[in-house]
Amino acid sequence: MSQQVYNSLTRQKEELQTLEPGQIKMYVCGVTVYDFCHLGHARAYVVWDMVRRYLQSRNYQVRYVQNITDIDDKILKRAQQEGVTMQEISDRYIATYNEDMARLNIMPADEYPRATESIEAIIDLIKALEAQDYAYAAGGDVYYAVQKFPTYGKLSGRKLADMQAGASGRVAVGEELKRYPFDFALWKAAKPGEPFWQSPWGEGRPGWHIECSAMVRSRLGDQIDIHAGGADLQFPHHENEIAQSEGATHQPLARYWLHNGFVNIDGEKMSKSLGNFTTIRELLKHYDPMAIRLFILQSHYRQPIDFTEEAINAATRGWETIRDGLLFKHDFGDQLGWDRLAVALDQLDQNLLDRFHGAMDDDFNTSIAISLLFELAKPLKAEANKLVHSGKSDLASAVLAQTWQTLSYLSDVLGFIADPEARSNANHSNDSATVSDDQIETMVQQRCAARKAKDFAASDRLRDQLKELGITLIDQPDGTTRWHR
Ligand SMILES: Nc1ncnc2c1ncn2[C@@H]1O[C@H](COP(=O)(O)OP(=O)(O)OP(=O)(O)O)[C@@H](O)[C@H]1O
Ligand SMILES: [Zn+2]
Repeated sequence: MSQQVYNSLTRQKEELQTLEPGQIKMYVCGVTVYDFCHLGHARAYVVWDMVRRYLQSRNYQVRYVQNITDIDDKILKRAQQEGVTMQEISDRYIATYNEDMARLNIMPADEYPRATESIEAIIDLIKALEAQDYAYAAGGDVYYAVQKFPTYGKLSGRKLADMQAGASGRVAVGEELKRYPFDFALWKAAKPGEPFWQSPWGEGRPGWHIECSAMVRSRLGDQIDIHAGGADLQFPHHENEIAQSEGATHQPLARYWLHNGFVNIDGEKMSKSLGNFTTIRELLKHYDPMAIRLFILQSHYRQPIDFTEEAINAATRGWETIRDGLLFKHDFGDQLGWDRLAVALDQLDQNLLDRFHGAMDDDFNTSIAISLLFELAKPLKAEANKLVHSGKSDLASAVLAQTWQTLSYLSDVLGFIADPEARSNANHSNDSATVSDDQIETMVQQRCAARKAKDFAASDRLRDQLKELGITLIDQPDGTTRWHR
């Protein structure tokens, strides 16, 4: 089967056909950086990391861009409360975001453009919209005139007429600068004491939706393959992105719009605003990061997940089974004479590999994919017991070897890593000594990316964080970095 993806735009599964053969341009809406990330954020980024890894495993070259919203009322409010600059707040929470995501083994994006670094692209796009009458300036603000965009509502299925009827009397009240109640701000005039940028409409700052349209365009081009984010972004954020980008370019912004379901608590979305959230770092004090990853990927990405302690405990037990399977070579390799055994695609159990591909090609069905990991890990666990107790296994070494190779390959595609040290310290999983080599490698890569992007503040911060973890970095003349504990 070819790769099928559920496209929110057409409300059906479609065959993935990329703009350029073998290449995927993928944009994911990133976090607004004013607080620690919670399990809902973890879900979003684990899911898109899984999609990226799987497509890469199928030989697509994926270019993955994820923005950072570092201009926002909530960041501003937090900065004012603490008496610091907006940048101090965003830098702090970008750093904590990077740490949390590295622990969950989420690959760093190819680029993390920030709103504050994209002002020129944003202004250019607003100018293009204004020139084509999609936007109008009013008292230092600039608004998008949604009635000018005939297909407004095509992603969310909302029609302006229905929205207006639904809003009844309330639509008359609102910002009187707008010509129409559902017009939205592209640019906001500066209020006293707020940070601002110069623009053709005076001093001000960009609205939220325009930043993504501008960053997609400046980093990936007028058209991309996959645009992704949480289901809450479908309206208004992604609807508005479509209106902005397609108004300016007259081309479809993205071929496929993918949305992840929520992590819920008692049936309600986990969210900062509702205050019903558990931060990733709090969870990591009690649970293995890979158990959290498993908890997330056990469900299909579009289904809701209910967060309960029992469910995460069950995922922890599940992870222990997979982890022990992955560590089978580490534990018994010497005994079985496996010193030269590696993971090679052509040596895997082809039947299992086919079933894995079948599940993942069908809109990334990780529930089935993970059931296959258990199918492989369970016999390894049973044989491990026999090896420990009687020194012998019932299965031939070659069969065990193939089971282990297949499990290792499939787990790697889904982003699971097993660390023997983390296992022995399982009860102290937030102890810095248990940070795995892979997690350190991810942070080192993030630092290299920051240096390349000349983001020295970020690169210094990562160096400091690594230092705190007892890691020494050695920058090489050729631009690479080596590290040791
Ligand atoms: N409970 C959740 N389940 C799944 N995804 C979520 C959840 N909460 C937020 N997300 C996703 O995380 C990404 C980043 O969200 P953003 O920084 O805008 O969070 P937010 O909306 O400010 O958070 P909150 O909803 O907690 O106030 C978005 O794609 C969003 O859809
Ligand atoms: Zn966005």
